[in-house]
Amino acid sequence: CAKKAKTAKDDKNGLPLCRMLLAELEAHRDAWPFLTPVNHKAVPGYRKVIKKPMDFSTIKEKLANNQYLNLETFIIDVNLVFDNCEKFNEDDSEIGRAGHNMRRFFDKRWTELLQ
Ligand SMILES: Cn1cc(C(=O)NCCN2CCCC2)ccc1=O
Repeated sequence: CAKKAKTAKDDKNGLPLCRMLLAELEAHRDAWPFLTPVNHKAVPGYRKVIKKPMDFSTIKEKLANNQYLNLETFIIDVNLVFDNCEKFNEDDSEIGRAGHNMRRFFDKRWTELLQ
C-alpha cells in the first residue's frame, strides 16, 4: 500500500498550511500587484509575453476548488506569480521590487513552517 506521508509537504496538514501561507501573502504590503489577475487590456504585451498568468486570487479559487494535490503543487503556482513578475518587470521598478520582496518573504515562511 502507499507509504504514509512523512513530511508536512505531503501529509494531511498540507492544505491548511497553504491557506495560511496565502493569507499571509495577501496581507503583505507589497502584495498589491499580485492580488488579482493582470488586466492584459490595460498592460500592453502582457498576454503575448506571459504564457501562464497567475495571481493570488486565482490561487485562492483553486484552493477552494480543491485543485492542489499538496503543498508542492501550491508552491509551484505561487512561484509562477513571482517568475512571471521577473519576466515582465525590470528589477529596478515598483512592481519588480515588490515581486522580489514577496518571493523572499514566501521562501522564508514556507521553509520556516516546514522545519
Ligand atoms: C504583476 N503585474 C501587475 C501589473 C499591474 O499593473 N497590476 C495592477 C495594479 N493596480 C493596483 C490597483 C489596481 C491595479 C502589471 C504588470 C505585472 O507584472
